[in-house]
Amino acid sequence: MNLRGLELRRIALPLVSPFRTSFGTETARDVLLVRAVGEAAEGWGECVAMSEPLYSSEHVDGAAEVIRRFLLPEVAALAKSGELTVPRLEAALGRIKGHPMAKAAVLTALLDLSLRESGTSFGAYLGAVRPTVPAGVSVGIMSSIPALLDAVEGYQAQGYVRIKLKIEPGWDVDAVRAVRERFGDDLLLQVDANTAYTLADARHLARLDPFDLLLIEQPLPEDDLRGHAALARLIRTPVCLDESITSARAAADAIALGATSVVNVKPGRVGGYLEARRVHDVCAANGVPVWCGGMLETGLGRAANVALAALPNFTLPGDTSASDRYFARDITEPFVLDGGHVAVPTGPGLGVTPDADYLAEITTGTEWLAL
Ligand SMILES: O=C(O)CCC(=O)N[C@@H](C(=O)O)c1ccccc1
Repeated sequence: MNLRGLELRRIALPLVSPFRTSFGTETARDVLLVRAVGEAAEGWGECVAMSEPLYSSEHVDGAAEVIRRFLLPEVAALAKSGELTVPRLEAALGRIKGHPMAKAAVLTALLDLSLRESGTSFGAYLGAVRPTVPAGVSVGIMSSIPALLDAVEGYQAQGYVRIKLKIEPGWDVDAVRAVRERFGDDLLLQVDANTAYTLADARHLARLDPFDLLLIEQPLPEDDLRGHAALARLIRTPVCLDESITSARAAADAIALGATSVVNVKPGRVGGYLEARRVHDVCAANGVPVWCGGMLETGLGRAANVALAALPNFTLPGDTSASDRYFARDITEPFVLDGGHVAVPTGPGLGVTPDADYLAEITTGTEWLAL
């Protein structure tokens, strides 16, 4: 891989509607993209860090600084020695503590570059086994139950095969009951608490048991594996972890402790797609199903996630929604729903390319990082 340098590009994309979770409300994405420029091709990585450190400890300005000051020198050193490969870079970045989303963006840009140069698709490289993946959709906390039911009805009409409801104390049992009563028992339904509860809420969370949910995602704080294991013994709804699963080892520990029986795989949270595949493999070895989480990605991150979601042990629909769930216009060819599924790109690398004119229009800053 002949790398000339990396470009950091910040873009601003409004969301089609506010997206409220237990930790805040998103109305627009402030996205950091990494472009890896080679001699004959370029690769893209999308950093999923948000503007503020509310989902995890990373935030987009901090990720740019970490890439600029600490990750770039590792890339440059390997490039200068002629030994730059993604596995070697992933190992070299291990000496930098934390910052998985920043690392994932750089590793993905370089992986995309090398795959475009070799003409290999992301799906083929990762081990995809299906040409399309079933699409779930994430529904934010709404202003009222009627508004929630309207939103769910709209998504169901579009063909989404699974509904995920964001919940928090005060917006949980009533919301789930209303959706169940309106849409019936066949609707694949799950909830996501984003760490909003404590073990003291176990009896309250057990009131979700009658609604036959696929899972309850990250009910307790990300560092409370013991609490999740205790909760899993007190409720019938399967416990799924998101924020807690920061690596394949963390997944193995959570499974061994009985803290999780389903895992949300998010490449940005674990430091990239190679580690995301390791999480997939560890879960498969333990008979734990996984699904692909989302971080409101543009078509670039969405393409990588859809390819990942086509691996064998991704047996539950992921948050791999169509582009128009979040964006009036995506920066790449939009992902569309077809029979409740989205197609895995087959072109080299990510298989999608940003529209240069639109990208220029929404760019709020660029920075060239020479090696
Ligand atoms: O469809 C998507 O991309 C979003 C899925 C989703 O709900 N993501 C949640 C999450 O906690 O999993 C999230 C929302 C906002 C910011 C970060 C994460």
